Amino acid sequence: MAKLWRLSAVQMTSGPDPLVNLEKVDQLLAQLPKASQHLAVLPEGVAVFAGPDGLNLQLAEALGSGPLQNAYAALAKQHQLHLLVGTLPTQTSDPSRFAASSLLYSPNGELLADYQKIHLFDALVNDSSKQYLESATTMPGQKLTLAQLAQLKLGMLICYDMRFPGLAQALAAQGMNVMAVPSAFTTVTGEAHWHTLLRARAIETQSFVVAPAQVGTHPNGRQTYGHSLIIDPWGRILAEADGSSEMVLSVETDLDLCQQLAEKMPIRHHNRFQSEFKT
Ligand SMILES: O=C(O)CNC(=O)[C@H](CS)NC(=O)CCC(=O)C(=O)O
Repeated sequence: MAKLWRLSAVQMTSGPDPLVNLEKVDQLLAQLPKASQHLAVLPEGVAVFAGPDGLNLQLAEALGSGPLQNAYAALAKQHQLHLLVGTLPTQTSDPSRFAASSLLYSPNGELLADYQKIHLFDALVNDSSKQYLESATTMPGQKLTLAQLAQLKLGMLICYDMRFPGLAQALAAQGMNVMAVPSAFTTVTGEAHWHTLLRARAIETQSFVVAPAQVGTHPNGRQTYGHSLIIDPWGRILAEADGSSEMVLSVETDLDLCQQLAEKMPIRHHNRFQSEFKT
């Protein structure tokens, strides 16, 4: 039986002003076709990005309430879709660090699921930022999140998490058929790894991948790769954005393709590392 869902990705050049970012998201969501079952995913850092040190912490809200969360919940309702807010800063038990939270809203504006980025990007990259030290300001999450929306089982990852296939495998073992990977990849690492990593995650988990990205040059000079992607569980790229513009991607999908592929090649059942070789 067909399980039709529209999957959309929003590519943005977010900046430090949350109201400017919100206004852009509203305009980009307005470009999407209407559909009764529709998931739209916003990139990492969509709400606040490339600001001065401390801005995310200053704007961090208690999970479940606050002006930013209310505004994104209202956008989900206004545009009548399931909306995954790539990340938005939320408060943690440590007053000096925020959590990078992905928040899933229903078309009624209810908060259905939250996920805090587990793997933090502490890396040397040969670009203008030179060193990334996300762990200095961000507290890592501790729990996996698989949200269920009727037949859509949404595994939530964020950006750098995509480099850790164990996370995607654990979500696949719980029945995932769509993986969201909101991102803000660097241009240097994006050119080298972005398509390959995301196609591999789709193929090995037999899931659709929706990966919206930050793009272009941000107010602080940081450069992000763009090339937002929607990929099917056979690894085919269904839609790809460019490396320079704010834009939306949207495709109608049949989630039953995951099941059809799994019947022909049941890799989740063949996987001996879940049981026999578990340490
Ligand atoms: O800092 C913010 O405001 C939002 N967060 C990010 O942009 C994060 C941490 S710096 N970016 C990544 O994880 C890029 C990963 C990457 O590029 C790779 O894995 O190669």
